[in-house]
Amino acid sequence: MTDPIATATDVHTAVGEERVLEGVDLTVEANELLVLMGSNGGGKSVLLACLAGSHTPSAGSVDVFGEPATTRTETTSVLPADGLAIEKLTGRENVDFYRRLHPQFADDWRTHVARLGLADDLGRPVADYSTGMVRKLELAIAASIDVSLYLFDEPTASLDQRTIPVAHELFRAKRNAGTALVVATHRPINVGIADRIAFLMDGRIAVTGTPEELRSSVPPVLETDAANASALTPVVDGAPFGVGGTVRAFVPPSTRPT
Ligand SMILES: Nc1ncnc2c1ncn2[C@@H]1O[C@H](COP(=O)(O)OP(=O)(O)OP(=O)(O)O)[C@@H](O)[C@H]1O
Repeated sequence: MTDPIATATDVHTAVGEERVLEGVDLTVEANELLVLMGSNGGGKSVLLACLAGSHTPSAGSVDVFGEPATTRTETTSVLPADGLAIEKLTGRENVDFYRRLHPQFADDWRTHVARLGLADDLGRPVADYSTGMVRKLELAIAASIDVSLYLFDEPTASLDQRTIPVAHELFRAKRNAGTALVVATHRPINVGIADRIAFLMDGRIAVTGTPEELRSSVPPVLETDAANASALTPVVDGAPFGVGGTVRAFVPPSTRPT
């Protein structure tokens, strides 16, 4: 087995006074698309920043190819949740800006732009783009940097249903070419493409596994109306919960509804 591309070991971080990560352990392998999930404000972006080497943990270590991430930033391409595209520039000028900035910027940016359906808009100022168009441009730019580790924060935000499969194809192509991708997302549509999912909870990685492993570890949900709530026994993982006029509960797999 080859060494992981990135390893986070017992990572603690504080943003201002607030403790965010409190002992994160995570590895990212080559040929892997790792989907990172967790609640709002849980620290996914902070963890991506640690992997990118732009945020230094207060304790623990983050290594990329066996060296501190802060010294290996040339091996990483980051797509932040927002703020990559420069509004005053046209799409094409944005591409040129990032091409000058990154020595590893590859010529396949044209392919990414075309596949994402943005080729005809490159001459327009980004200030005139829709939110989804900005995201397409940012994704094309981040994907054009030829590196071993891609860190994408909600890369499909605002993308329409026709474009999301294009983005997924792009991720798969990167993964199949031997790179690693970490995709932070809330969107269930992105979960299906994961090789592995990691859940960040209470400052730690609470669980990791393939989508199949995680699906089979979650007990089924049974739903009934309030009058029949007593049928929801035995209940696992806490009490039944009300949703509108119905009551739902996690139940043992043996009572899985047909
Ligand atoms: N620049 C900043 N200044 C102050 N606090 C910050 C900053 N960046 C992040 N934080 C805090 O760090 C915590 C983790 O934020 P982070 O953006 O990593 O969460 P997230 O899991 O990516 O959330 P979301 O799902 O909403 O995108 C939050 O409580 C947030 O308030």
